[in-house]
Amino acid sequence: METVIDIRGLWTQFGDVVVHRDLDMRVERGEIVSLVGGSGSGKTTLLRQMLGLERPTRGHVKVFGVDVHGGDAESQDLRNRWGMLFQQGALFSALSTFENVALPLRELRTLPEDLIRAAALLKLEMVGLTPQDGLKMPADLSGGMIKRVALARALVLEPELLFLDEPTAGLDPDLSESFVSLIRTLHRELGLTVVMVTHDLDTLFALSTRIAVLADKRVIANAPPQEVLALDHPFIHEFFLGERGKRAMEVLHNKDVTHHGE
Ligand SMILES: Nc1ncnc2c1ncn2[C@@H]1O[C@H](COP(=O)(O)OP(=O)(O)OP(=O)(O)O)[C@@H](O)[C@H]1O
Repeated sequence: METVIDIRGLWTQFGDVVVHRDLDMRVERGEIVSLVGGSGSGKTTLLRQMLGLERPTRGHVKVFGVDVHGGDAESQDLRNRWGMLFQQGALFSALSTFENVALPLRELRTLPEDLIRAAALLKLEMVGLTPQDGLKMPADLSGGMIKRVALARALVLEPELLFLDEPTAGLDPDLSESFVSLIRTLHRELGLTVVMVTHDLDTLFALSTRIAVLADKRVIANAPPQEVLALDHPFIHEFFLGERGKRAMEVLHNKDVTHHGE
């Protein structure tokens, strides 16, 4: 197995507050890892540290074997090897859908216009949008379409690694389900490794090959869903086995039944 993300001995401290205490976490190629944890447990901070946007107090974060905080050309190049889908989409409102998707390609400053056009249109198609959708402005898009455009943009540099922050937040159940199935298809077809933060149990169980649990300031488990559910820890009880967890558990169970039947 190839380790894509390797976090070791990571500490994060804001003043007197310790958020991560000697945290270790690894992500292997091809996995879909969901990071879960209570409010304020440091999920967003950890995701930002993986992206090199925030520096831990101590410890290292390596992606594809390169220190993301190295500050050298190699750690800069990493940014072209991953894509990030931000929670609100983070589209540029003054740019058309097509130009939003094309932007990372333009920023490379090396590609001819016809290649940029072809690549951006292909990515729009990949997420189920038409060239006509490409002419629309972000303000004219539905919530589901914004997510798709943001996903097309995250994939335009053909990354091996995709980060998702609350990918289905704000979508109604139908849209959420179709977005989940799009992510699943792309994961399979593009051979992506995916790391996501989500509170949504349906999304979590529909996609995760592993669940990483952030509790007690560390990653206390990083294992397939069934294994994580079997752990005896107050956070896991509260998060998965409370009222809201029951429906999602049924989804997981049904998924298992389907798999066995295949
Ligand atoms: N720049 C900062 N300065 C001071 N404290 C911070 C900073 N960033 C985060 N924190 C604190 O670190 C802790 C972890 O925050 P973080 O946003 O990573 O948690 P989270 O698990 O993503 O929470 P939520 O699920 O509520 O979004 C919180 O207590 C937060 O107040």
